[in-house]
Amino acid sequence: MLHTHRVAVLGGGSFGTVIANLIATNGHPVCLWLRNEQRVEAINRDHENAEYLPGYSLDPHLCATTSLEQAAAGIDILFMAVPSASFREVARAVASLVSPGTLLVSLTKGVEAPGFYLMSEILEQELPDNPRAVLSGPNLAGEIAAGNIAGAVVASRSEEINGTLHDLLHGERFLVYGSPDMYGVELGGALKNVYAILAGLGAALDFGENTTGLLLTRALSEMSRFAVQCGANPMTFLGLAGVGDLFVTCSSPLSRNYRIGQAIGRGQPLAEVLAGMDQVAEGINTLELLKAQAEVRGVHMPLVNGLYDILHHSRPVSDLFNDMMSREQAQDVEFVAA
Ligand SMILES: NC(=O)C1=CN([C@@H]2O[C@H](COP(=O)(O)OP(=O)(O)OC[C@H]3O[C@@H](n4cnc5c(N)ncnc54)[C@H](OP(=O)(O)O)[C@@H]3O)[C@@H](O)[C@H]2O)C=CC1
Ligand SMILES: O=C(CO)COP(=O)(O)O
Repeated sequence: MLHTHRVAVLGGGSFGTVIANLIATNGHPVCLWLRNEQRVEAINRDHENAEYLPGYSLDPHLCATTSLEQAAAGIDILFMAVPSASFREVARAVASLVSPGTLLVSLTKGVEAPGFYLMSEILEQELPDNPRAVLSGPNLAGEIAAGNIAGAVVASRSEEINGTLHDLLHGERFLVYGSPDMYGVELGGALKNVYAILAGLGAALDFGENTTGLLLTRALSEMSRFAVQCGANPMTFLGLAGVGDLFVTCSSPLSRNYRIGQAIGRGQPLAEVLAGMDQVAEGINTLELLKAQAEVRGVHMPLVNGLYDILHHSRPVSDLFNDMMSREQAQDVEFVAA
């Protein structure tokens, strides 16, 4: 028999909406919190979030509100789907409205600037008494909305929490796997955005398949090396939140980060590309923070440094490969080597 949860999703952009709708379709009442009154009215009237997912029908179990109090009332699971730049502000606003037993789940794939905090760490700081989890993986919102089969990984320190989230989200077209490595899963989702920009750039410049394969594999090594230094399990990067998400975002024009790379590769200035974006692309911000954090931690990240120089110092793309084989990185798969 279905155990019914009461759920709120904070952030009514493309991913918040699609995850809220998956849960509603599974029979759980879901409240989607947005800050735009007209959009809330339109969602409740038309069962469609026309700005972010036009043509995608929303289940009647899903209602929208601009009231955080109403969204949080009586819930046992809360999903956070606002961009990382707004994450702490929203977490702080909801902190006094949820009970200590409410499970908090981050869907956000980004990093907070001062401190290099991941979203689960912000949740720990702002709502220390609540259990936490994250969801990540190759999950382009538009494809899930189109009904294509997708898989995600939920990660927390408790098998019971992972099981609860599996039962809440799993369906015929959305497969849910579990992991105990919350930090690694979350880091994988945030870091791959940076390499998606690089892949988009390579696509625009017609790098060719060999070069693309090289870049993707070295990107995996580089992000895993960094994550291992931060305490993540290297094996996590062979899973959905690592290889899975890296592959998808590094090969699809549906990825906003990939599209930024493509535009830059076609010669558009970064400032102009960013000014034209109407949805969040976390990778540009993450690139800067990652470069600084890698320097602090002494992790060799030639692709991150190379991309940063291309974007911010107008270095030619051909320079990207200059520093790739220096020091101990001449070994393949060095991040799991004993
Ligand atoms: N889209 C995707 O395919 C996937 C996205 N993600 C991650 O999910 C997170 C959210 O992305 P996504 O849904 O795509 O982003 P979108 O750009 O589609 O939407 C962002 C949403 O957040 C809202 N928002 C922004 N700031 C605030 C704030 N201060 N208070 C309240 N609401 C706010 C926006 O509101 P408004 O409309 O009023 O501006 C909008 O509804 C990102 O970290 C992204 O990396 C993860 C997996 C897949
Ligand atoms: O994380 C994503 C797919 O898994 C979405 O990527 P973008 O934010 O680049 O669109």
